[in-house]
Amino acid sequence: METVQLKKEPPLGWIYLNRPDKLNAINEQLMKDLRQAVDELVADDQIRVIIITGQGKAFSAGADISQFKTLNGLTAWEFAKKGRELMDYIENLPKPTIAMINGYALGGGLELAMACDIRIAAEEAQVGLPEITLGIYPGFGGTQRLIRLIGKGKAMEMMMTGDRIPAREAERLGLVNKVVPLTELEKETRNFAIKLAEKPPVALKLIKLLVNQGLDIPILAGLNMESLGWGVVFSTEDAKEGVNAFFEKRKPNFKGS
Ligand SMILES: CCCCC/C=C/C(=O)SCCNC(=O)CCNC(=O)[C@H](O)C(C)(C)COP(=O)(O)OP(=O)(O)OC[C@H]1O[C@@H](n2cnc3c(N)ncnc32)[C@H](O)[C@@H]1OP(=O)(O)O
Repeated sequence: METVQLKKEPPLGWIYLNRPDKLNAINEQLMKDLRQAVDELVADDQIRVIIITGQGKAFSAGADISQFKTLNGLTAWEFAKKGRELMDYIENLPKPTIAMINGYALGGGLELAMACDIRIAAEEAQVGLPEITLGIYPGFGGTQRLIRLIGKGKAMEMMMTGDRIPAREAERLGLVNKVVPLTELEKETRNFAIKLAEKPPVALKLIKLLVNQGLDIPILAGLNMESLGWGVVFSTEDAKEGVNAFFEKRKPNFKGS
């Protein structure tokens, strides 16, 4: 893959956006490569958690602005839709995802991070949706995901001003889960990812489905889905293992069945 690197370190799968000289700006090729990398990790049963990060000083500085010059209304719509559908796809992957924000996460870059389940950022990182400064607005799902993550007031402020905010402020707002010094970022992310990888995969998959879909449906429908899903999760071997391990006073060994 031209613009993305893949590293398998079972149970973890790492995806590196790899256009460091362009701060990992997201062009058509990167979208294609990212989808391919994600699919490869999803298909690999040994991989339980997917981590997305950037090479160089940025996670990603957003959609590739140089592509904008050649877009017209129709092709811009197609590009935005393609990007947005990729983010939707990532959000709904059956495995947990972590965005390891090593530097700038701006525009489409922050939209990608928001499509992940967990965001861990370096203290030195900055995040924002600066599209407004280009005369546009977020188009990879950011208008919808940001309000759900941090609420309407602050989301409006971030989108309307386009201001970048430091990682600590993002943590305070609930936009990132954890902030650590850059030197500790990889270690802390790996530890967090391992913690998730030790959890039962079917239960994790159902939590993702319930939370992601639950935000968009009436509460009673969400509660009914939760009860139905509970029947599924309860019938897994991992649920038996979890209960047995509790009574046997040992650490459970979840297999994903
Ligand atoms: C069509 C549908 C899209 C819908 C949704 C998404 C929209 C977007 O994401 S729009 C893009 C939003 N992002 C931005 O506006 C950020 C743009 N970048 C910057 O403001 C700065 O690069 C910076 C503050 C992030 C970093 O500044 P600095 O450290 O001074 O680094 P440089 O500006 O010199 O950048 C190095 C190199 O990278 C190129 N570059 C940076 N960002 C982008 C980008 N988003 N697209 C394309 N290229 C980018 C920059 O032009 C430099 O290239 P060279 O000049 O060739 O070295």
